[in-house]
Amino acid sequence: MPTFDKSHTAPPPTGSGAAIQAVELTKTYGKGDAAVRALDGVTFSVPAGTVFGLLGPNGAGKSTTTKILTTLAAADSGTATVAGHDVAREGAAVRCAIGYVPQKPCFDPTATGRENLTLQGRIHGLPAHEIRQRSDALLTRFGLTEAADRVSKTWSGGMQRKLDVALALIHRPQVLFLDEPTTGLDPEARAEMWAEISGLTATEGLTVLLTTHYMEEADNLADQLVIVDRGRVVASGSPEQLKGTLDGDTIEVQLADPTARDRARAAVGSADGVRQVSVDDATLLARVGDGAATLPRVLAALDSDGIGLTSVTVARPSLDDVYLRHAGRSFRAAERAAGSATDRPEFAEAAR
Ligand SMILES: Nc1ncnc2c1ncn2[C@@H]1O[C@H](COP(=O)(O)OP(=O)(O)OP(=O)(O)O)[C@@H](O)[C@H]1O
Repeated sequence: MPTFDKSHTAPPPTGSGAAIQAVELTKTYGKGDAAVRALDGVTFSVPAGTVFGLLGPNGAGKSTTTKILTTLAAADSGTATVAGHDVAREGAAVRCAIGYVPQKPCFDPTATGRENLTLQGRIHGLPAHEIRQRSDALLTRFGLTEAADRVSKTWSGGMQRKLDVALALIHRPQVLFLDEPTTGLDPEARAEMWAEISGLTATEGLTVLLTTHYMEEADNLADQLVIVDRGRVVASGSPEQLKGTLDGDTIEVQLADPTARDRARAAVGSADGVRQVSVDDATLLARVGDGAATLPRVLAALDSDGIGLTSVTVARPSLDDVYLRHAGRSFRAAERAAGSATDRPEFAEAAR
């Protein structure tokens, strides 16, 4: 467990406007046959005052990257600075300048919200009057004032997540790390959390690094993002830039019978105008140039092979399509591969 400096004033950044810089980070867990290459040369730069997304399927290396940047783990090679401080050589200064919200809750469930904030303020060495002021401000900021004096284990999941974020902000950090901030939240609480996160850069002047495996979360919140796959950055830019690199449309077909997926992939792949096909269970995604023009040919190809479908939609490119293009498999398939350890080739490059 890292220790915090007793001084609560974070040293000023010395960098050139980048709040975080990671250069060629590598990390392998375990040895020999059991070795897992978690990071394989991760490089990115986060402009100060922005929300930056680290997007990737489970097991891509997001948490490992966050742990290195928050000094909870050491990289095998590569360098990184946070708020102008080298994570390997200036760990105490980094920890003073950051707030970190890990995936799992980090508050004491038997203490009230206010007691949790007080404890956290003391850990950071803040004077009592400042802890009171800052706690009140954060409780108000996150709409937690009414519940403040109830033990936090009685709070809803959304309120507990907000408490986690408030705890990470007590010492006014410059950079906030949020590891999968909305995992496990219901849609309403997730939407609330999104609103809170997007307000943080404006009201607290923070830089936020957010890891997520939710495409729509990265799309909604991140000013810039990197897509990470198998420990490597496969694409970077703003969500709009990334989607803009994909011309054309996506045709999504729900197959009536998932066992027909291989025949469906072959049939659609041979249709004129289809560039790339992936199938995940009963969902077939076809990247095409002009959706409206290609749709009849896709339907005809499926029909001529006697393959039934339950629905079909044409959509503009999403981050899912960006991932498919750069990682060569659909995001959902990558998540399943991470869960099953078996890496199945889920896509076929189709003849144009
Ligand atoms: N302590 C560890 N020991 C061995 N392997 C590990 C350890 N921590 C992570 N890994 C492996 O390293 C790879 C990257 O894991 P990491 O947790 O960084 O990914 P992630 O993108 O954050 O995924 P998730 O969202 O599921 O946490 C995975 O294959 C994971 O199983």
